[in-house]
Amino acid sequence: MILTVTPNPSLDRTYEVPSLDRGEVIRATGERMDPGGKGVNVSRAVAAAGRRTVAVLPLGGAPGALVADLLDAQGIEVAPVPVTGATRSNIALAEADGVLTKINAPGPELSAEEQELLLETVRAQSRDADWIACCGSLPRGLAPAWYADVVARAHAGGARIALDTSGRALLEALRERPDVVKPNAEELAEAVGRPLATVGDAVKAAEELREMGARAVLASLGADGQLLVDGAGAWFGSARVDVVRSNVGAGDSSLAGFLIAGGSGPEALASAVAHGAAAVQLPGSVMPTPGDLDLAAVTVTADVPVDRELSEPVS
Ligand SMILES: Nc1ncnc2c1ncn2[C@@H]1O[C@H](COP(=O)(O)OP(=O)(O)O)[C@@H](O)[C@H]1O
Ligand SMILES: O=P(O)(O)OC[C@H]1O[C@](O)(COP(=O)(O)O)[C@@H](O)[C@@H]1O
Repeated sequence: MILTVTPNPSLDRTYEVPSLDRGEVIRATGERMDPGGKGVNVSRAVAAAGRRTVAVLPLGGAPGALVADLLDAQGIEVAPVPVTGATRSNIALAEADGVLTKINAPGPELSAEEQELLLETVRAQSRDADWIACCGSLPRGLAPAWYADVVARAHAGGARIALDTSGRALLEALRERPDVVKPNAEELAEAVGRPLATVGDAVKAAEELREMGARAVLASLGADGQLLVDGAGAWFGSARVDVVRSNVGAGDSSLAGFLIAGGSGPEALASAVAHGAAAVQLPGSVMPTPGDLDLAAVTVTADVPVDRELSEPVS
């Protein structure tokens, strides 16, 4: 079973607009609503693959009830933590030329009792979890070391931990040796405090994260593909994608693909790349089913193209 923990879930609202004109009334040409938050998306992708998953998340107010209904409609098993504050709504503005602008709200502040209940729910649900995926930003109220605590508890209980977060929450958790961390290029650059211009820069940064404690680093590099660096070496994976429809949740889909395929080594990397490539070809944050995957389009090599320049370098 793959347990996901999303301390700050969201109701994702996407508006399709012709273009963004600041200060004007913009009439949307389409809208959609998805249950969101990085761990929620991982659960949606794991469930889409026909595998068992449980999603732990605080839910509050009318948006929280809507997130619960949307997840129920998708057949996702949820272990909810009722909270007083309303679950946030995150807004994505999708322009006709493909540019996506996202506004991520801070979310509710969790009280001391709610924090305790969240930890207790994670503990109770961890019993039959092979993997625990801890994903996304931390809501106000949770200390930056919160994920570090969850990693330590999970390891004590025998589960493996995948962590997808950024900033201090990521750096603090590294000392507890998460089994895999999944930064994107910006998060990787921020973690090491250096710009990334080439795939080789990303390899060095991933190695540094391993020195800081991560056992493996699955770095997603947008259109350039993905990098896996672990104790056995480094691999680079990429896939051909003709038309990108939406990259929302592509990283979450990749992490799900990695875990579904065992959570280590080049075969899991190939699955991660296939899931990322399939996700960007689907609308909004729709997660791929096995029929959407094209493993034949994926290339994985230990001959990492270190000199290749990133198509979107991080300065
Ligand atoms: N423009 C794109 N073209 C092809 N594949 C993409 C594109 N954007 C993302 N992907 C795939 O999805 C994965 C995750 O995307 P990325 O943007 O790196 O993560 P995140 O969503 O966490 O920011 C990439 O590693 C890649 O496999
Ligand atoms: O917790 P954060 O970092 O604010 O991110 C939450 C957002 O990330 C998502 O999980 C999508 O992920 P990406 O933005 O990485 O594609 C949305 O569902 C959600 O709105």
